[in-house]
This record gives sequence, structure tokens and C-alpha cells, in this order.
Amino acid sequence: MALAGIRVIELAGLAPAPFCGMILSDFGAKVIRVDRTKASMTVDVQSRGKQSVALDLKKPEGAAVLKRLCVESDVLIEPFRNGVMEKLGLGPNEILKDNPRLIYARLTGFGQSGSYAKAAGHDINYVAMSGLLSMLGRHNENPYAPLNLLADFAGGGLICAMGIVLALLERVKSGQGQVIDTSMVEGAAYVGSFLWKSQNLGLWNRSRGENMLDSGAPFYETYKTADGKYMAVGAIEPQFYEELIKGLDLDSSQLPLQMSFSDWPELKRIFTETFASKTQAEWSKIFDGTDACVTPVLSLDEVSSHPHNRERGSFIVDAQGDISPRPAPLLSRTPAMPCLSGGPLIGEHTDLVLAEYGYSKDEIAKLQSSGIIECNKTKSRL
Ligand SMILES: C[C@H](CCC[C@H](C)C(=O)SCCNC(=O)CCNC(=O)[C@H](O)C(C)(C)COP(=O)(O)OP(=O)(O)OC[C@H]1O[C@@H](n2cnc3c(N)ncnc32)[C@H](O)[C@@H]1OP(=O)(O)O)[C@H]1CC[C@H]2[C@@H]3[C@H](O)C[C@@H]4C[C@H](O)CC[C@]4(C)[C@H]3C[C@H](O)[C@]12C
Repeated sequence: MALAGIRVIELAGLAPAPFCGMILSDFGAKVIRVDRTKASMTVDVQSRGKQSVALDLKKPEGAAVLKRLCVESDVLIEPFRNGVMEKLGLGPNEILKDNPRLIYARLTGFGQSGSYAKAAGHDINYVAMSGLLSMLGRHNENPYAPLNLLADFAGGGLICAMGIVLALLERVKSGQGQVIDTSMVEGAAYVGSFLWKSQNLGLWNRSRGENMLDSGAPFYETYKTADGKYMAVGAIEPQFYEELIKGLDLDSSQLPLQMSFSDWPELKRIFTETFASKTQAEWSKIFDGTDACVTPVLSLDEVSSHPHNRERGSFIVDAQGDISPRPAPLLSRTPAMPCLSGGPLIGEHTDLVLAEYGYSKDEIAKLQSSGIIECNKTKSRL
């Protein structure tokens, strides 16, 4: 796998850092998640393939263990607010001193500087600060956050993983590590670059929810079907729009022009009425194999059995029978091979990992008896 041989230490976080760690693990890195001691259960649902070490970083001996792990590792991912790592004596200056080749990846909402750097926040706040949230939502409604996808995952975990891979690549030339400052505000904004760059194309001249791609246009919308499901329509270009009209069995000479903004509400009404006349399966049969850009809106339960996704093996089933997306993208020679057994229990690999990093049995026993580390004796699943 592409990242085989890369050792990653991931300090346990909420959602973005676990995603970043999972990407690296899926593509072959060995990822060790550092959990808190005295934690009953982990909330990391993106932990496949990872190992877990339970370590009390608030104790100097615990911080020393992390430092030692970092000496022999390639990447550290830390998901805390600005200043937390420094307070623990684990800031980049201290850590990189002992291992200048380390990639020290910081993944926060507001970044390492600026007046919000130390503020708490969640995805919705970061998307709001990126400018993107102001553009999301239907006409005459409040801005709407699209789950926690844009900042936590697209602008956060994924962008951080890209930064890590770039830094690893650069290290081949320079032999040097570096600090990565991932701000989810900036990551989300960057993902949305098109919105800034397309201002002059007239795509966003109207108010929120009245533009072509923000639910204003009848040909870029979802419609309810007779069985209470939905179809997604993305028939932008005239030749594809024509196919849409044909599939709906409408007469284009009786309809307003596609790009007549003032007629969009009326056109939407007609499409709504038409889509409501058949089931999702019936519409899929009509539109499959055409260029109308019409697809069923599939639920998470339905995606893996859709013929197209099934043919490509786009979803995987783990040992528990749970379905999830196969890692993307597909690399032709060195594809990701996600671990199909469940994620680790907290502290499941503490003694194993410490031994691998050169700790003697005695040292491990001492750390354990003083509560610096915890070892979960449950049989390893990895
Ligand atoms: C599913 C929910 C998650 C939703 C995601 C949400 C929408 C997001 O947006 S996630 C993105 C959040 N933002 C960031 O990550 C940006 C960077 N980070 C931060 O800004 C902050 O970390 C913070 C704001 C997110 C949290 O601030 P906090 O004050 O808590 O932490 P920090 O200031 O960063 O400091 C960390 C302190 O911890 C110490 N530490 C760290 N590691 C160790 C260690 N190993 N040993 C010792 N000490 C350690 C560190 O030193 C710092 O100490 P100080 O403060 O003294 O400096 C889920 C969200 C909540 C979940 C639910 C909840 O957990 C309750 C239940 C738990 C149960 O187990 C399962 C069910 C729950 C209901 C659970 C369910 C879900 O998982 C959640 C809803």
C-alpha cells in the first residue's frame, strides 16, 4: 500500500482527526491512537486498522512516553485547541527537537493564530466563518449546514491528510519534517474556491436559494416520487435538459425556456407534479441509460446494492457485517486495503506498542502501576 512503513501517532479527537487517521491507515500507514486513561469507551467510529495506547498526557511521565513514541514516528496528528500541546510540554518545538523528520500535523477549527485560535467551535461555526454557510440553504430560509461534512471532513480531516502526504513527499528531498497548521475554516473555504472564482460567471448573482446550483433552478433539484422517495436532477446543459424533458414526457414547446429565471417557480411546479406521478423505480427505469442526468436519491441502506455501485465494489462489508464506503480514490497498483475487523478498544495495544518502541517489560509495568498507561487485556483484534 502507498503508505506502508509510515508510523502515525494520532491523539484522540472528535471527528476530523479520526478521519485523517483513518485515511492514512486505509492507505497502509500504521496508526496508533493515543487515548486518555480512565475513559470508559471511545467515540471514534473511524478507527478501523488503528491501534490504541491509553496514556495520561497530563502527567510528565505520560508526556515523556508520547515524546519517545514521536522520536520513532513519521507523523503526529493533534486535534486540540491552540496552546493545549504547549501546556503539556509537547509543542512542536519540543517534539521536533528530538525528531526533526517528524510531520507535526495540527488540526483545528480556527488555526494556530488569530483572535479565534483558542475558541471552542464545531463544524457549523467553521463553515460559517469560511463564507460557505451564507450560500447554503433554500430561498427565504436560514442558512443550512450540510451535516458536518464541509469543515470536519472535507476542509479538515481530508485537507490535513493531504498536507501530511505532501509533507512526507517533500521530506524525501529535504530530509526535514515540518508543522502543518490545518484550519477547518480555511480548509472549507479552499474546498469552495470555485465559489469565489466563479463570481463573474453570473452563477451567484441572485439571492440564496435562487441560483442555478443552490436549489433555485428546476433542472438542478430533487423531486419526490409517488412512493415517497426522491430523484435528483442535474440537467444543466441544453442537450441534457432536452433528455430530461423527453424522459418526463413533456412537450418543450409548451414549457417556458430553461434559462428564464422568472419562470423557474412555474417550471418547478410542473416537474414536481410530473415526478409525483411515478415511483422512484419507474423513473430510474426511464432515465437509466440516458444523458438526462437524473438519478435516484439513495439512502445509506440502498447504495451498496445499486447495480452501478455493486459492479464497482464501491462499498465494503466489515467483519461485523456493517457496510461503509471503500477508501477513495482507487490506486491501480497500490490500492487501499482497509482493515475489516473492528477498531481497537481503549488501551488494547498499549503494552504491544510500547514494547515495539523499545520499552522493557519492567518499564511498562512501572508505567502501568503508576497509572500513566492503561493496558486493556482483551485479546487483540488487529
Ligand atoms: C459525534 C459528536 C462529534 C460531532 C462532531 C462535531 C460536529 C465537530 O464539529 S468535531 C470538530 C470539533 N472541533 C475541533 O476538533 C477543533 C479543534 N479542537 C477544539 O477546538 C477543541 O478540542 C474542542 C472545542 C473540540 C473541544 O474542547 P475541549 O475543551 O474539550 O478540549 P481542548 O481544549 O482541545 O483540550 C483537550 C484537553 O484534554 C486533555 N487531553 C487530551 N488527551 C489527553 C490524554 N491522553 N491524557 C490526558 N489529558 C488529555 C488536554 O490536555 C486538554 O486539557 P486542558 O483542557 O486541561 O488543557 C460527539 C461529540 C460529543 C459526543 C458525545 C459525548 O462524548 C457524550 C457521550 C459519550 C459516550 O461515551 C458516547 C455517547 C456520547 C453522547 C457522545 C456521542 C458522540 O460521539 C458525540 C455527540
